[in-house]
Formats: sequence, structure tokens, C-alpha cells
Amino acid sequence: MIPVYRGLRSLPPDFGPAVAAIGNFDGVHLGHREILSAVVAEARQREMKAVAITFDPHPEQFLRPDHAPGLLTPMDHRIRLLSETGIDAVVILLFDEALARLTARQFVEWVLGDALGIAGLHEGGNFRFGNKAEAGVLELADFGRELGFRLTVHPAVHTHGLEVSSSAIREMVSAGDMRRARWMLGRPFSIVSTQKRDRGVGSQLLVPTINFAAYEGLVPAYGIYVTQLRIGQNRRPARCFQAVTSLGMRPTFEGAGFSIETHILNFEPVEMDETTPLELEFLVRLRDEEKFDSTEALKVQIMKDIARAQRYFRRATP
Ligand SMILES: Cc1cc2nc3c(=O)[nH]c(=O)nc-3n(C[C@H](O)[C@H](O)[C@H](O)COP(=O)(O)O)c2cc1C
Ligand SMILES: Nc1ncnc2c1ncn2[C@@H]1O[C@H](COP(=O)(O)OP(=O)(O)OP(=O)(O)O)[C@@H](O)[C@H]1O
Repeated sequence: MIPVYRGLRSLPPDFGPAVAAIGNFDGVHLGHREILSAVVAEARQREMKAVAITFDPHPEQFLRPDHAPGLLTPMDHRIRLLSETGIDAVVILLFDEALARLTARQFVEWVLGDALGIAGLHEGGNFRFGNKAEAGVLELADFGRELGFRLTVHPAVHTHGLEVSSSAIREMVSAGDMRRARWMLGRPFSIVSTQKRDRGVGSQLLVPTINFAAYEGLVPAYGIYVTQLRIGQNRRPARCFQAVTSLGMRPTFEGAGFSIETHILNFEPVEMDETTPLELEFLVRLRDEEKFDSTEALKVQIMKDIARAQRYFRRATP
């Protein structure tokens, strides 16, 4: 794993010079990856460190907690995806009152210059920074000329005619539109969690499922999905199973509450416990959750869901 520095105080004094991109990088989508690959290319050429600079909490969570979005990638997941882009280090800036108050000039001089030794920066045209997002890439280019770093501004990345952005992907995920979310992410939307014990109703009366423990990030619209489950990220290669997942309130069972439950289609025993990392990829939404009159009626529907998921995988795998 690459080094991850949490807060400027944890940086070594000889950290720079570095080529970097700054942003929330929520989702580490196609736009982010394009920028980060340019960061890596410039850093290799200039023999410097390639760095992703991100924020925790998400600025919106700090500034407008009531309206803040659920995240596509909580921090650990984001760090893993960032590290797969080829960068050498992640710097997490702690987004607090003091950081929010920095003017654009203070942010550039103190954070980018003094603390990080930035010699090259890559951003998209919509990048904004400084107190109340006062400055954009034009001001950043001026600072670069004054303080001696190179700024490269990248045109917006599009896919299927749509501009890629974290907020657009959040809307798609919230609406259960996994196909478009996948276009923009360049991978299926996934959540990373662990297993939790369930009530046992599923295994006895319906189908066996793996239940997910509490998850802090954004989840797709409630419903039933074709999914893929990776068990044990740290084990290489992780085991990957075809699955069907129910996500929501299980209206058939009054008071059952929220749950994410996955039934593996091509099950084989695998060693796991409540600490084993699980990654659940959402491929396509099958239907809304429904309230059934009986457990038997729910089971008939679950069998249909399983058959549809099996057909999906038969078509998807040549
Ligand atoms: C493929 C699949 C589809 C499901 N669809 C529904 C549904 O439409 N309505 C519902 O109330 N529960 C649905 N469930 C959830 C079951 O109610 C759930 O498995 C049951 O509550 C067992 O809970 P337990 O695992 O806590 O024992 C579905 C589960 C699966 C695996
Ligand atoms: N589609 C894109 N093409 C090129 N650059 C992008 C794209 N989307 C974001 N960036 C750039 O990536 C960096 C990090 O972006 P950040 O994660 O903060 O924003 P975002 O993805 O646009 O999210 P949001 O939709 O929440 O504003 C910034 O420089 C931003 O301009």
C-alpha cells in the first residue's frame, strides 16, 4: 500500500517536490483517473512524487452537514482506488474551520507551497478553492506563474455524451441506474463492508444469504439487484461470486428494518468471518422491493429473481 498522510502535521519535512491533483475524488471516476494518470506521467518525467490530495470529511459534510451527499467511496475505499492509479502517495487534508477559512492565496502559499512543495498541478476546469470557493483555475494559473509551479487544466471527460462527475454518479446510484453509473465510474458501483449475523429467517424459509454490516456510504435505490460479490480483498486473487441482492426494508416482515442481503448463485464454501472484507458490485436493478402476503409467495418471487440473475450472467459471460 502507498503512504497515506492524514493531516499536514503527519508529512515529513522533505515531502516535496511533488506533482499533484486536488479534489474530493469521490468515486475515483473516469475524469479523476484521467487527471491522475497525467499527474503520474508528469511526476515520472520530472522524477518527482505523484500525489493525490483529498479532503476528509468531504467539504459539504463539514459546511452543510444536513445537505451533504452520501459518499460513493468512503475514505478507505477511495484510498484503495486512488492507490490503483499509479500515484505514490495520498495526502488527506482535514477539512475543518481553519482550512475552510484559508483564502485562495493562503491555501496555495501555505498548503501547496510550504507544506507540500508542489511543482506541478493538474485540475479540471471546474476546480474551485479558497474560502467560499472564491478562486478557480484562472487564479490558480496566476499563482503558479507567481510562485513557480506548472498548472495543467484538463477538459471535462465525457462518456456516452454525458459529462462525468461525482454528483451525477450519486444521482444515478440513488435512482438505481447502475448501467450509467458504471459508464462514468469505469467499473461497477460497489460497496465495501463486512458480514453481520442475520435473523436466520432467510436460511430456514427462503434462501441462504450473506448480510452486510452497517455501511456509511451511499447505497443504491432500495430494490433487488444482480450483483457480484468479492470476498477477501487482501487475498489475491479475491474470490468472486455471481449473486443476487436485496437492499431495503424487507416490507414483508414488519419491523425487520434495513438490510443488504446477498444470495450467492454459484456458491462454494469459502473461509470467512466477520472481519473478512466484502465488496459488493451492483450490476443491474431487477425490481422494487415488494410486500408479500406470505413467506411462500416471497420465495416464489425470489426464485424468479435468481433465474433472471442466472440469465444475466449467462448472457454476460461468453
Ligand atoms: C433475491 C431476494 C429478493 C428479495 N425480495 C424481497 C422483497 O421483495 N420483499 C421483502 O420483503 N423481502 C425481500 N427479500 C428479503 C427477505 O425478506 C429476507 O431475505 C428475509 O427477510 C430474511 O432475513 P434474514 O436474512 O434477516 O433472516 C429478498 C431477498 C432476496 C435474497
Ligand atoms: N469529468 C471530468 N473531467 C476532467 N476533470 C474532472 C472531471 N470531473 C472532475 N474533474 C476534476 O478532478 C478533480 C477532482 O474533482 P472533484 O472530485 O473535487 O469533483 P467532481 O468529480 O466534479 O465532483 P462533484 O460532482 O461532486 O463536483 C478536479 O480538478 C476536477 O476539476
